[in-house]
Amino acid sequence: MPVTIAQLQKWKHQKKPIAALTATDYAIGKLLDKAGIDLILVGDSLAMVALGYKNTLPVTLDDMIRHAQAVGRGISNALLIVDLPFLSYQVSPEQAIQSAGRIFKETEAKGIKLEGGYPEMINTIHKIIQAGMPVMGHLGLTPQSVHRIGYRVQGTTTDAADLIIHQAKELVEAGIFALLLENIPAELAAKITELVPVPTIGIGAGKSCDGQILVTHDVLGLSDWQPPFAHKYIDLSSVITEAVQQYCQDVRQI
Ligand SMILES: Nc1nc(=O)c2c([nH]1)NC[C@@H]1CN(c3ccc(C(=O)N[C@@H](CCC(=O)O)C(=O)O)cc3)CN21
Ligand SMILES: CC(C)C(=O)C(=O)O
Ligand SMILES: [Mg+2]
Repeated sequence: MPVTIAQLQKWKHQKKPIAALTATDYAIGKLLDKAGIDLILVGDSLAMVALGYKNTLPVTLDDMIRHAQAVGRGISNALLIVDLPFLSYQVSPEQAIQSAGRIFKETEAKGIKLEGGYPEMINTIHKIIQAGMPVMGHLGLTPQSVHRIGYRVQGTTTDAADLIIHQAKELVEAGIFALLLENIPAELAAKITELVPVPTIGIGAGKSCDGQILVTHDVLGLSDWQPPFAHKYIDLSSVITEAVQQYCQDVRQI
């Protein structure tokens, strides 16, 4: 049975941790799905790990749709969620509904994710949900704001922590089905996880979240660099380099 949004909700209450990873293409999506991952995010981090950009800002809605379609073709069990990229939803609620709608019309996505919890974004998210599209919130480190906030840990002062808690409540009011918490203190993530009725998915946010997500290229050792919170489970860069060197040697020996 494919994972559903309703199931995520149930797992929070049963305290069954949700295992999530990002995917960028058909091959990776298929492997993650077969390995038993619960949720696959086509994250805008693909700008960096798949397209080689310096940050997530350059990736377009067309890029996201192309990659989401490819991932969708490879999965049969995991819940597919897609990031809305920078400037495809910040301009106006109308723009956001159009962009979100394209994701649902053109891919197999079951939900989308948007960064931010400031008043205008709460209003936008409310409208997208009213239009029938499930939204995952994203608070803490929001990489589309890199030029304003960098990649630092967020919510470290009392005021900053209180603002994130306030925004989490507002997002829940707006109707989000889950909340991603990125690079915030573990205690703050634990508090939010207790406070909100929807599942929290953490990345660099401690062990108390209802689920965990990492960028798959970091987990597999395929990225140029990775955040301090990402655990490399295998160094595929070395594995691939050795295999290709072996191949080169074989070809040149003939
Ligand atoms: N490969 C990859 N993995 C990711 O997890 C990821 C991306 N790319 N791209 C989009 C965002 C950017 N992310 C990042 C990037 C850097 C840090 C990092 O180095 N944080 C340091 C402080 C850095 C600073 O002060 O500038 C930290 O201690 O949290 C954290 C998250 C998470 N996301
Ligand atoms: C939080 C993460 C996993 C994300 O948004 C991304 O990969 O783009
Ligand atoms: Mg993202």
